Amino acid sequence: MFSLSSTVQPQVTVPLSHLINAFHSPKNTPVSVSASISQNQHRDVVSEHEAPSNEPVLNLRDLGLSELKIGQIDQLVDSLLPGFYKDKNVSSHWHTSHVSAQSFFENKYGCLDIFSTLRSSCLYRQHSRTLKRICSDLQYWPGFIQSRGFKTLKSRTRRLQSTSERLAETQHTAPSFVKGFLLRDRGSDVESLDKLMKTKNIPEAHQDAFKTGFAEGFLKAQALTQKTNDSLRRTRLIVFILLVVGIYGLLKNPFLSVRFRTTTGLDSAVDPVQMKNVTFEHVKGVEEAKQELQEVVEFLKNPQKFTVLGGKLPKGILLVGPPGTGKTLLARAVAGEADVPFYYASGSEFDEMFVGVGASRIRNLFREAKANAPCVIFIDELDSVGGKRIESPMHPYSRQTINQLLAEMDGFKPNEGVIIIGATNFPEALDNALIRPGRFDMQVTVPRPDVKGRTEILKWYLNKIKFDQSVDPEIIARGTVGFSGAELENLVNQAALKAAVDGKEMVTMKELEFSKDKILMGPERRSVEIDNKNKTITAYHESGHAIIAYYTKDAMPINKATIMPRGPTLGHVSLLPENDRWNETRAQLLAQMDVSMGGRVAEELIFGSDHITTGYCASSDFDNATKIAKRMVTKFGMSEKLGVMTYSDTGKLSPETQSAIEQEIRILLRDSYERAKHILKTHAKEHKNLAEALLTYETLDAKEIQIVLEGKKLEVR
Ligand SMILES: Nc1ncnc2c1ncn2[C@@H]1O[C@H](COP(=O)(O)OP(=O)(O)OP(=O)(O)O)[C@@H](O)[C@H]1O
Ligand SMILES: [Zn+2]
Repeated sequence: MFSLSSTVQPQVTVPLSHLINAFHSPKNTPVSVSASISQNQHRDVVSEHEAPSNEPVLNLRDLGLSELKIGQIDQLVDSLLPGFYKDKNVSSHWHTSHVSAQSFFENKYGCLDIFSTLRSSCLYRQHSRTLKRICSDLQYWPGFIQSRGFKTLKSRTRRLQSTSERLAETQHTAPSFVKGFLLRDRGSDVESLDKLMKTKNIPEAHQDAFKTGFAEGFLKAQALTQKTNDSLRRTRLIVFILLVVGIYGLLKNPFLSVRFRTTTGLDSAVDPVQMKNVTFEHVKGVEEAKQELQEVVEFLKNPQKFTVLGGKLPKGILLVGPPGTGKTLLARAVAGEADVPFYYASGSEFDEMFVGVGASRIRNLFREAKANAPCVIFIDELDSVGGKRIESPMHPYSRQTINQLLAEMDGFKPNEGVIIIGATNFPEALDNALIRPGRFDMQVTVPRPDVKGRTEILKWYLNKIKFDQSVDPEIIARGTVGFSGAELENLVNQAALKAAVDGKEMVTMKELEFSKDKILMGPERRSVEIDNKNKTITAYHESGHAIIAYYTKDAMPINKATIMPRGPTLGHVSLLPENDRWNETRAQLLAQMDVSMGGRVAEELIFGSDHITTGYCASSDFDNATKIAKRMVTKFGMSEKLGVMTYSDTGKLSPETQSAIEQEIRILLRDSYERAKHILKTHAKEHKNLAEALLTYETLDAKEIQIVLEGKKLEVR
């Protein structure tokens, strides 16, 4: 396709010599039609050769048109001036009145007017009839009028005016030579160059240099104009594309629009999410919380039922619990069960450094929610917006944000159908005004799941992956005391990844145990080279723990023993409580101390007191035993000598009491040490067998440990 910009381009790329040539011979250069045209001279464009005029001439090459063949010239003219060859007559005065070819091109393409160039070129003079017709017909060309849109005489006057202003401006700012070339057509420019040379009385010898400089200036100016036009067009295109993409994104992507709108500050707004796909079925192991929230669901489903008797439902419900226990999930489930919109906001989102932004976000959130009642507003991390902060430099406007929240909560009637659910890990950090009746007046605790809850959660997430039938979720649940729902979900996920990495088809207990240990103790350190001596010490140390656990009545059952380094330890023995222990007896605490002592005692018995080690396990064993003993004496009143009394701040006690406490702790530890020694001496053979089995197999599970301790032979794995 022909495009004007490509016709103008050659003006910049015209070899300098050509241009100079053109200037050098303004009066008498014979017309030369470029080769390609002269060879294809079948059109009247070429045959209508006229005598050269006195004006300076440029040939087709000078115009950058030398590469064009006759057909292309036709095409050029045809696309530029559709219907030109048909000699069409345009009769409407609308077409004749307002459009000039020059302004059309300049405005439409932002570049120099080719027509004036044509007029001044040799082409024009050689084929003046045709080109004159083109140039004059242009003024009446209907297509151009359409593309310019509707024009009034007034706007034209303004255009003309602004063009002349622009010219005047250029005249002021551009150097005189450039001005001449930019503002006038070429013929007159050359004339003025002649005049200039005459008036300035430039000597013959300097005329060439003068003309060269003149031509160079011209070319530079043209290149500059072209470049500016190009970059302007490019910038416009980029801005346009960005605008279109932006508008499209905002229209199509609700997430994008929420993010965008919630982060733009004052006029932010929030979009709800429909939570149909999350129900109470998805939240496991928090039965009490679910029961309490059930009535909120009922209310959202059928508000009239509750208001008939004049009762008021809580406006705000505070979900309190450690991270990852499913507070967000519960709130989503409430909205999902009731099938109402769910507005999510995080407290930290409102925490703004700028005045009024946090408050304005809260205002927008509530306005949107009220317009869509019944609905659920969930504010996660409520403590970061509703905390008892005094205004600090870090949170200068927090007070304002809390006040806005309080005002909004007071601002709607209890039975309006908007339920606000807040979640926090630190209820004690909340501003008192927030937790008084009428605001977040109902608290629901979402605790870490117990062993039953953990089993349910594990089963729920195991059902989403492929697992072997031998997997017993309860065993994993027993070994994951204190894990939250999110951590259990992560455990199952890690096991699935491990199985995939090992090329297994299903997840087995091995992978689950592996990921449990990884979460509890850090990753295995298979690459660590441990020498045989250290391996042997670790094997005896760990089997020491295991032997005590096995032969002590009140100790927890053994789950596993391993000498695989993991995290900071070189090995470990894990014990599983049959149930979550809410209470522990004195005997159970003493048994725990004995098991802790077992490791060090074993080292001492086997390698002698000069060879006991400083391993992480050994020091943490003592720590553990000492802590238990201390708690027994100072907290649980389990010391006969000190009686049933708690000693919270031992630093403030009298020296006598302090030394009495120390004495008691020491006695407990010494007795524990002796008991462990006794057991290990009694079961020296079993101890040795177990240590050797560990050296051979690295890890032994509960059954395997039992087989070894019963003196049976382990099947080769
Ligand atoms: N009781 C549960 N039952 C099923 N899945 C759970 C449970 N608890 C947590 N999860 C899983 O853990 C993810 C994170 O939990 P969620 O975000 O609800 O915890 P949270 O208590 O809101 O945590 P935070 O206080 O850190 O915001 C949930 O999306 C869900 O996949
Ligand atoms: Zn140990």
